[in-house]
This record gives sequence, structure tokens and C-alpha cells, in this order.
Amino acid sequence: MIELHQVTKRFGDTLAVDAIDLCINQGELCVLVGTSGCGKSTTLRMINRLIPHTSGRLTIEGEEISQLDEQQLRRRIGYAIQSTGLFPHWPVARNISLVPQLLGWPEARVAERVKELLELLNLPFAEFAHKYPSELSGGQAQRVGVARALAGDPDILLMDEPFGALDPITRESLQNELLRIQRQIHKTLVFVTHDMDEALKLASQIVVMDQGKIIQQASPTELLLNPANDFVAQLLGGEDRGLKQAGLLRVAERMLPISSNNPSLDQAPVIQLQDSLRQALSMMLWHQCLQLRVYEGESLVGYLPLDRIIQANRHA
Ligand SMILES: Nc1ncnc2c1ncn2[C@@H]1O[C@H](COP(=O)(O)OP(=O)(O)OP(=O)(O)O)[C@@H](O)[C@H]1O
Repeated sequence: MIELHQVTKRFGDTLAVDAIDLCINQGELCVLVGTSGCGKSTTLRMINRLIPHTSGRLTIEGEEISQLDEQQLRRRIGYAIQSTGLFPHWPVARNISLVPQLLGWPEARVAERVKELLELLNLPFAEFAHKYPSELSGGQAQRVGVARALAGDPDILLMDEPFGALDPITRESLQNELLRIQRQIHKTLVFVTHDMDEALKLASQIVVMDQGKIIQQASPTELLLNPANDFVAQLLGGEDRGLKQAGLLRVAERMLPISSNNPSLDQAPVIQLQDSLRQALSMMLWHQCLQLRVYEGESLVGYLPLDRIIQANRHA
């Protein structure tokens, strides 16, 4: 668990982070979001002591980080950034093996780890291990950056706008990969972005910051349902909020059981149980219909009328 109690950071006269309290549980994917200059990156970098905090208490598993050996602390924390920070004259495998080598792992274990991570990040070893960073696309370089951050098997992974420079399609595919990886490795992730859609998609907890303060900490659904103030509501996209919320809720949560007196259902298009209400809405608009049949794999399990989607956005 990472805990911040009244943590403050001053750069001269600038109060970058203003007495924040924050608790990030083990296995959480916590996303810090807010407008430029609100203190997100500073907060992130205080966690691995790249920036020392000016005052307050910042603990990892109950230990105040300013009391810990700096090297030991960094071993427990992976760090991935937008520009990847890969060494340009080293091939991919050597870039990834840097931290395990610094940790003194035996050579065979380091080689095994590099293979394992390339596989985890969907980069075939034979194709990528010997390439140089200049021979990679932006998305591939970013995957290598994430692999490198995970190499020493840290408990915590800090990510500072890691997908910020990528085109929307690559970005979305890397977001999906991150969610898949997190389901597998279950680390504590702290992720910085200024993109609320990215935050809503990835986070188990969202921390909204403004002018060095935390304005709200909540799950994506709680945030969409109860934004703390107008600033948060604006960040959530004003009237687009309903659609964003429909993107988070699953068909399974709003469908109804099949009823025998619904003959028009036979003609209705099919959606899967795990799809989002936003996908359902989009399908209804496309097919100009008011209900969908809901399938789980090959089996019909229920139906979803339009009014259940509209109600979902009021009462979810
Ligand atoms: N090394 C530094 N020296 C002086 N001021 C700094 C330093 N680093 C950050 N600041 C200031 O602290 C404040 C918070 O910066 P920070 O980088 O944490 O914001 P951010 O929310 O991550 O912004 P962005 O999304 O633009 O990266 C800003 O006013 C910034 O100018």
C-alpha cells in the first residue's frame, strides 16, 4: 500500500503539490488525472523519490520512503515514461535486462526474464530481441519501455503519460494490453494522464487533481455518477458524461429475462452479455431498433430494451 499524508512539494515559490492525502491499495490501477501543471507528475515522482517531498509523510508498506535506501526503493518500483528513455545504442534485449543485471540476477534468469517479458508484451523474441530502438515503431518502443519497467519484478509500476505520443489506434491497443497485463501480474500501478477517457478506461481508482490539490478520488463509475464539483464535471466532458457512463456499464447489468410475449424480439440484432451499454446504443442507432437480443457465447440469455439503457444512466 502506498500512503501519502499531507504531502507537499515546493519548488522555490511554486507550490506544486499542496498537502495531499492519498491511499493506493495493493493491486490497484490508480490514475492521476488533471489539467497541465496540476501536480500529477510531481506526485508520481515523489513516490520513487525522483523528487523528494518537502513535507508530510509518504510511506510504502508503512515505511517512510525518505528513510529507505534509495536503490532498494527503486528496485521495488518500475518507472515508464512517454519518451521511453531506451538506450539508443543497445538492442531491445539489453535494454530490458539492465535492471535485473543491476540486481545481480544470474545470467540464465535474466535471459529467461527478457523472453518472458517480450512474450507478455506481444513482441516475438526472434523478431525483436536484437533490434535497436530506432528500428521500432512508437508503439513497439513503448512496449519495450513497459517491459523494461517490469524487468526487475517490482511491486509497484509508475507510468507517466506512457501512451501520450501515440496515434489513437496504437494507443487504444496498448491500453487494452495494459489491462490484460494487469489482470495477469496484478501489480500496484500509478498512471498519470491528462486524458479523462484514458483514465475512465484504465482506472480502478481515479484521482482528480487541480492546482496541487486532490479534488476527488473515486472509481470511474462513482466519478461519473457524482462528480464533486463543476471542474470535475467539465473534465468528464459535460453532457457527454452519459455516453461515457454507458461505456463503463455492461449489457449484463441492465438486460431483462426473455419473455414469451415479445414476438418482435426474433428480428432483433444480437449483442453479447459482456459488451458495453454504449456498444448496445450504437447498435440500436445503426439498426434503427429499440431492443437487442443478448447472447452469452452461442446461447440466448435475455434482451435489452432502449429504456433500460436510459434508466441505467440515471440510476446505475
Ligand atoms: N523541477 C521543477 N522546478 C520548478 N518548478 C517545477 C518543477 N517541476 C514542476 N514544477 C512546477 O510544478 C507544478 C506542477 O508540475 P507537474 O509537472 O507536476 O504538473 P503535471 O500535472 O504533471 O503537468 P503536465 O501534464 O503538463 O506534465 C507546475 O507549476 C510546474 O511548473
